[in-house]
Amino acid sequence: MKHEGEGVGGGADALRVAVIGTGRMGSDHVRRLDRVISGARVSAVIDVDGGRAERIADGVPGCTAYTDAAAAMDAGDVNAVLIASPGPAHEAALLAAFARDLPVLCEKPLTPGAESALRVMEAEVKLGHRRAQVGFMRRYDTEYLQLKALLDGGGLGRALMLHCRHRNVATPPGFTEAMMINDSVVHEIDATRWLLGQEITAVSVVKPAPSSAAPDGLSDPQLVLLETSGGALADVEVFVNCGFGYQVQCEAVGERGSARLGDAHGLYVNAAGRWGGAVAQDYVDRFREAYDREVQHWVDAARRGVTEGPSVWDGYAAAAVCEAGVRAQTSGARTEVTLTARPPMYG
Ligand SMILES: NC(=O)c1ccc[n+]([C@@H]2O[C@H](COP(=O)([O-])OP(=O)(O)OC[C@H]3O[C@@H](n4cnc5c(N)ncnc54)[C@H](O)[C@@H]3O)[C@@H](O)[C@H]2O)c1
Ligand SMILES: O[C@H]1[C@H](O)[C@@H](O)[C@H](O)[C@@H](O)[C@H]1O
Repeated sequence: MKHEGEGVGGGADALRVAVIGTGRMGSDHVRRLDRVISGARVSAVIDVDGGRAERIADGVPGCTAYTDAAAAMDAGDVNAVLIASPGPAHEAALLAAFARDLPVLCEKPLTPGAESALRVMEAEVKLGHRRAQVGFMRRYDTEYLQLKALLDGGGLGRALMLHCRHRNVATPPGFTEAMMINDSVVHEIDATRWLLGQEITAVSVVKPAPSSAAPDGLSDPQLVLLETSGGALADVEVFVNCGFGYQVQCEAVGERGSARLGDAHGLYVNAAGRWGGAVAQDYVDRFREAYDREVQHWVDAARRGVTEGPSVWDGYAAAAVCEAGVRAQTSGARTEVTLTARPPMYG
């Protein structure tokens, strides 16, 4: 994190980052790079909405606004790229960064589709080295890290099941059923693969009668069942218009015990005849420290000339599971996941 006295600019050899997409997540990452993270500065912001890019650039010393990512990458003051545009725009941005061999932190999903994710992976394999870290920030969350350590250390015995809940207050306009899988459940898909160290082999989706708060065309909530290569099951309640808060919970059940994350609410207050704490209202609040650690890890690795963290293989595998999930969502049938062979570069 920012060192005492490092000040604005991040030091002479700071990573010079172009942030693509300056909406909710992009603007938060700009703030993080500018004010929280050490060793980096934001030298360019790019948005198809030029006015928004200008407004964000105005608040950051030495930052130039662009509407074209390639122009920003070629202008001479960029040596790393953070992609925070919507999922369908990620492939073009990733390929442009790979063409210039620039390190990338790409927000999840890598791409919303297995074919496009495969094209991205092929391009990175052609480079011969990893260049992109995928923004699966839960891998940097303290509670998830504790659960991972417990499972890896055998503290629960062999893992049998994960029970997950993913609740958002409300969806933005234009949020589709496919996005419930590609944008929301993709986090549980990655977390399941990572926590258990197994691939997901099949997906089923069942839907209760929708909440009256669900927008037209969105059957919300849904229950997604993931089967893994080691015979474990993960069930995910995805409820993206729950109204009351942002809640991410996961209980792992093993042969010798269970462990559950996502119940911590910080301060518990006893007052007015009640006890309890607050529920976070959004991901920026719930996962603030995880995003900080994720971006700092990326910056530190990029400055050492390496790429670590969730890989393009992880992004591709998640995209393949999502694709099966979206098919299961519409057909109602259990849908198997097809994965290509894992290139040796990804271990
Ligand atoms: N890790 C997380 O918890 C988390 C949370 C929210 C969003 N995200 C991800 O971050 C990304 C952005 O989401 P958001 O909520 O900030 O979206 P948003 O709609 O708030 O912002 C997206 C911005 O990108 C711009 N944009 C669109 N197409 C572009 C293009 N081709 N080039 C440059 N800019 C373009 C839009 O004008 C907009 O300003 C998505 O991939 C999303 O899944 C991740
Ligand atoms: O893009 C967002 C983001 O990834 C959040 O972490 C998730 O909770 C939302 O469901 C999703 O829409």
